[in-house]
Amino acid sequence: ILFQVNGHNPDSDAQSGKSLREDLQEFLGREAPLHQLDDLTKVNPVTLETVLRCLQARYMADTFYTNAGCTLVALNPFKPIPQLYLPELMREYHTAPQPQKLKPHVFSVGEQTYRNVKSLIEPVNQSIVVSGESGAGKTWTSRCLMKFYAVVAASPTSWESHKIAERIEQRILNSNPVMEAFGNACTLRNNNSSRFGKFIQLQLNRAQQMTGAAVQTYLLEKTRVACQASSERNFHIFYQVCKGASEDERLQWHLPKGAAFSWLPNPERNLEEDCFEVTREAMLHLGIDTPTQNNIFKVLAGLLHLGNIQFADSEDEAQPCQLMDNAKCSVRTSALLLQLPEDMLLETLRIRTIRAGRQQQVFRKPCSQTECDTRRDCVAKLVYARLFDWLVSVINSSICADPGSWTTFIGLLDVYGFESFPDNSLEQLCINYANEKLQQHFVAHYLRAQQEEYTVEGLEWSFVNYQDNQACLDLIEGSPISICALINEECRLNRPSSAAQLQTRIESALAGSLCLGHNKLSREPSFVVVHYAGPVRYHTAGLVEKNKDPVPPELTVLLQQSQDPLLMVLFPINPKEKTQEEPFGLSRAPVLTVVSKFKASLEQLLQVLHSTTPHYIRCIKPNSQGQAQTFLREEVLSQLEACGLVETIHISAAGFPIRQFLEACREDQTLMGPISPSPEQSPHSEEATLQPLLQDILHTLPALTQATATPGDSDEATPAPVHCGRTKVFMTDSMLEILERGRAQVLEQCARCIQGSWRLYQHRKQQRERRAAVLIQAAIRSWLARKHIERLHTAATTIKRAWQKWRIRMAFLASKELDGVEEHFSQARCSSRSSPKPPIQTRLLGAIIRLWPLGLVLANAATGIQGFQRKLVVWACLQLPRDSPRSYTVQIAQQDQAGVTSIRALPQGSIKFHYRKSPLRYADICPEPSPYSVTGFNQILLERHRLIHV
Ligand SMILES: Nc1ncnc2c1ncn2[C@@H]1O[C@H](COP(=O)(O)OP(=O)(O)OP(=O)(O)O)[C@@H](O)[C@H]1O
Repeated sequence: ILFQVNGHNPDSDAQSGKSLREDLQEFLGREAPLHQLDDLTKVNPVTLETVLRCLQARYMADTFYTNAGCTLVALNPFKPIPQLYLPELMREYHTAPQPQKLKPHVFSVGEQTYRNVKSLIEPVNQSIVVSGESGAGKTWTSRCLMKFYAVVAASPTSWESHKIAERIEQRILNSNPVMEAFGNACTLRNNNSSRFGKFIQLQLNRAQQMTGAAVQTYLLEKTRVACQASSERNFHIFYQVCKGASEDERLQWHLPKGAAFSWLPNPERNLEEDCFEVTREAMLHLGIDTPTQNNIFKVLAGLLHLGNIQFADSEDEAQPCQLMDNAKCSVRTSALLLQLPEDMLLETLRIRTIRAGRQQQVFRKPCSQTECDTRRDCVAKLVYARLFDWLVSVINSSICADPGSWTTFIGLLDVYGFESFPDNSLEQLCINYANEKLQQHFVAHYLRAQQEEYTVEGLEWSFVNYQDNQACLDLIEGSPISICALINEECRLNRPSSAAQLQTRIESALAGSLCLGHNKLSREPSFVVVHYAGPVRYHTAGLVEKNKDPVPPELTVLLQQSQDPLLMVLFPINPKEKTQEEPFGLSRAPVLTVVSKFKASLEQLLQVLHSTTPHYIRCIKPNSQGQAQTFLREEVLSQLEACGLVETIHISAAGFPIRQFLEACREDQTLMGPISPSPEQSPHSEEATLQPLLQDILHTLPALTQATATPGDSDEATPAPVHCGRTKVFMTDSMLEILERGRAQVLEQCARCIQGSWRLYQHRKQQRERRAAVLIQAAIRSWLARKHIERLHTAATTIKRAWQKWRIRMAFLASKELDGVEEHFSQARCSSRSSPKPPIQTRLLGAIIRLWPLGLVLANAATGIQGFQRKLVVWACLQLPRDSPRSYTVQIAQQDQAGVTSIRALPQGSIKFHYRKSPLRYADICPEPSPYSVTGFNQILLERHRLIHV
């Protein structure tokens, strides 16, 4: 083409082709690393185009998360990527020393937030704002974060507390399917679109364990119950009940297979969200038992039948509208299921009661067909909204921790994204108003506040332009005149006003606002608001009516008549209760309109957000068809513009997201160096002294500061990572990281030192104790040994003494007794002559001495007489007296050892006989007293030790 256009010759053509290829390669070569840029602040230069290219390159490389300074950009992959959300990966991010150094991920934001709860940087409570347009992945991201916290914030302390924490976490996770079933619906933009906003407060105790949660919901799109845009669906739960009910349940709830319900459009579309069992299971875990569940589903079936009640237009205004064919059956079934009196239901839907005059007289006026339809829809919306609120309160009572058991929280905000349809009404106005508020919070937190603070603190700063949406917010909510104020005023005045009148009123009252536009091409009355994300045209028709959200009191009275246990709870008969359901104009209290209630809850939410450190996740939808691997640049570009991402990147790249008061900074960093001012230093000189001291710290960490510098950047180009302002120290994330790391190192060293000293002290103490114990043990042992020896010695001495005494005594006795025997014997010899019969002992001794040898010879003869005869011989020889056998005993040897073995005197008195050796040898020898003599009872008179055959 080049050749044809320029008319070059082939040679130059070849050359230019080569250079073009080189250029292309160079271009592509530059393009290639784009997908490796984890942080959009590194894109050079930061423009919408380069940011878009980087995101596209990453999306095509299946990299869906990218940092944009303080924000995480999450591209919706529109395809399941299970490996990206594994529990192992969660733990990896949780245990990483620096999770921000890992690949950008929703877990890294989750972990950073979790760590901030423990850190010293105020405020301690954290919040994560997940924003993006419908279908961008907000709900998915919030679900991921909840799962992440369920894994990492589990209690590791004890098995019991771990079980409790697990149960709470499971309940928190179970709240998702229930809330999604009742609050999500299939829309044109998203099959699982959240039709309500939610703020989940994950409550943590001192040990950073999740002890409970609380859910706050915002602006449920209750009109969807009775009115669905074409190609959209009602809330998932209706389809779940109709498709998932068992045969029995179908019978009970009057839901025959294939039954058509006008409030159930597109039932043929099967979505993965239509899983009745999952919802039931989750409800059960949340403490909603099966009978209550059945009650809920019965009421929902009643609402579906209510939707089938169609009214025909009445020709006579004085007569109530007639019912269309089949509608009678629907009235009966609906009344049956809702346990309402059928007549009362029909009458309430068709006849309006008006109270007028001082007496509050009641007039009954038949309604037109449209009014009947509105009243029917109103019943359904009223029941569904209260049912939803009741479910949220049940969920909260099931997951909410005792106020004393938690100290900090992490808030997850998942609100509906910015909406702009061809036909926008009050719902879109509220949704976009909420998005404007959140955008302002973001701008205020990251853009405006930062820059203003730099000026106040005297930092040199080249300002980054950002889109401030204050003008738009003034237009919507400003005081005294704004769109909300005007709509509310219309409600308060309760005057009949047309859509065109409202448009004129808005346009004339707010003509000065730059953010108010007018679509001149539109025939319908409308006004245009130029939001930060783009202009949106709102129709004024029905705006005031929707804002009033009127509930005719007779409808509430009707529902209070229900005998259904659930409806009795939802609509208690409480005469004191005066809510916004009162007709407008009757109450003197300030009018509670939809907008005013929404504004109040939004302000409350923003107050909570302001008291926390916010973290932002911007979800981006790569295409509106929900297709994987499709990146539509225009669509993404408009989203990038809408969220002011480029400005965020600019400020994040150049700014100092971390700021600490000088005092706190000094306290924090004292550990790292001698930066405490001398006592005489004045507080005004703090700034001057802290600056060089901070530089000192930086010099002590050269390696780390080098690590923060981008390769190739010159010293001039890289801003100093730390600045000392008038009252605060400003630093980059990386600088804080360096300082924190340095502090961690110092703390670690200190901890080691303390541990070492403590161990040494413990060791020494143990040694001392051991030595003391050994000493005490030795002393006790020696004392015991001494005692023992003393006892033994005493015992031995006693024994010795006793023995000696005994021996002496024995010797004395022996000598005395022998002397006594001899004496006795000589006396006995003398007296034998005089007395006719001597005593037995004298006789015995005499016999022994005389016949001793013969007796023994006979008694010991191996042959000859045996047994009794031998005894007789012995007795005869020894002249033993047979009449007193008790005085002695004779033992005779056994058969083979013939002979007398011993003759023993029985205890009679003192008889003593001495022997030394064989009695045979010494039989003729007169026994002498001997020290070895034996005395006492059972004394041996004669004993043989050995058998000696004679
Ligand atoms: N990280 C992801 N991985 C896989 N699929 C995803 C991911 N994020 C989103 N999706 C897909 O995109 C769909 C829409 O996401 P989600 O419902 O979270 O959007 P949303 O921003 O909450 O929309 P709405 O504001 O309408 O509620 C999901 O149903 C899911 O199929």
